[in-house]
Amino acid sequence: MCSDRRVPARSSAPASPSQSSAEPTLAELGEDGVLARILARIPSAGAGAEGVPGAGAAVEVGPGDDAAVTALPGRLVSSADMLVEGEDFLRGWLDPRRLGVKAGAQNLADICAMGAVPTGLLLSLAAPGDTPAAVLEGIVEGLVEEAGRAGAAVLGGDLSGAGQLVVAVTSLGGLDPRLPALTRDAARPGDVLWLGGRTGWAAAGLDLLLASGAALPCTPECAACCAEAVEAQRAPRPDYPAVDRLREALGHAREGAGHGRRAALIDLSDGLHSDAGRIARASGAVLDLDGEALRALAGPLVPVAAHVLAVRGDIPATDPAALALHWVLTGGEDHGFLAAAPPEAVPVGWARIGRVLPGEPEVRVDGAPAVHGTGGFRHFRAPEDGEDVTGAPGPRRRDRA
Ligand SMILES: Nc1ncnc2c1ncn2[C@@H]1O[C@H](COP(=O)(O)OP(=O)(O)OP(=O)(O)O)[C@@H](O)[C@H]1O
Ligand SMILES: Cc1ncc(C[n+]2csc(CCOP(=O)(O)O)c2C)c(N)n1
Ligand SMILES: [Mg+2]
Repeated sequence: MCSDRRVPARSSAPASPSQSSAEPTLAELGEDGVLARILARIPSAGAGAEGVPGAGAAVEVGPGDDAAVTALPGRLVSSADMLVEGEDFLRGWLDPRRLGVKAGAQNLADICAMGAVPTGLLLSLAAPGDTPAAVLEGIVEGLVEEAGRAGAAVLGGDLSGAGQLVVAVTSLGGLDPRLPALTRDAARPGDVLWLGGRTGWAAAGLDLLLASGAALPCTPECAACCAEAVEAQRAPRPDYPAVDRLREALGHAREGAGHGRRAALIDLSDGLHSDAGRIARASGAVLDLDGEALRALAGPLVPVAAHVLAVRGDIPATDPAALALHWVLTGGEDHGFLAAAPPEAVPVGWARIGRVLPGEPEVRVDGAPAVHGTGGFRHFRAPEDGEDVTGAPGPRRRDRA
């Protein structure tokens, strides 16, 4: 197994042991008892929370009443995204705080990917009655932490029972009245493709987690990268301020400047190739990725790929560099940002990864259809579809613990 202690064995028990008297279950506490523990972890809980540290300055009425009241900067931007046990994480990997961070990240990134400012999150939780209350408390703490990183507050939510753990988040944000939303249909031939944040790391972490039942220690070359990849899968930390830097490059950030250049923007949740395809189709253009730039992004993941392949006993059948590139092209869940912007806009800290060309909508690498897998993650895929959950080369390894 990878030497990172944060990589749990696939077959291990839930991170929090249930049925210990020190850790009451949801059934033992009842809905009101659970809710009280949850609200105790949300800084904006209770009316009149304005100014509470971490609560977001715009919250007038936080969780605890029938609904929250928040001052909205500009137009309302709203989205929803959920994490379902067995589909988005396995029980054996469960780390409640990190799961809360992940739920926050995937929702906050969607708001930022419209060019908006995240303001609030609503958290709906469903779980079996024998779940330790500490699991839900940890999820709330992680969500509050990640919301705070993006300048948003947790505004409320809902509780219910279910056969498996479900973390469903609704996200709200505000869009400056003077600014255009950064939609997927705004790419034009001649634009440059930029990556804000990163991609491929969470997919590498997913493959490590799926392979971690096998006992094989990390080498000194891969230990730090493996730990980082697993952390990226369990608790991704999108670079939210990257979108502010894109706005600056577009000339939107100058005071009173409402009519800067257009740009298309998407957060990478399902995979670079798949999400680039969404911009291509919405904009009616070709997105041509630069192979050299992709290989540069894959470089730091090659030692992780070598480790995964060694754990799977797959060396030398698969080239580690090919697997690393495959993660970069098809791996989701890092919530990096892909932008298509006019060449005059050069966003600070973004990586140039391709260009937009005229033609029938499609994604290419160096002018040709991608070779190392064109997939991305899709829910509802039947097991007999053959590809594993990451679309990576190798046997299908979807396990439901
Ligand atoms: N059950 C649903 N009812 C209504 N609209 C939906 C539903 N599911 C998805 N959508 C809408 O379809 C669009 C695509 O949804 P999807 O979840 O793929 O979002 P995404 O941004 O592409 O991916 P991600 O949320 O992983 O970043 C979004 O506008 C979403 O609001
Ligand atoms: C057990 C397990 N299997 C597969 C994955 C990979 N995965 C799940 S959802 C998703 C894309 C975003 O989903 P959505 O479009 O719903 O936001 C990806 C890449 C995982 N994390 N855990
Ligand atoms: Mg999205």
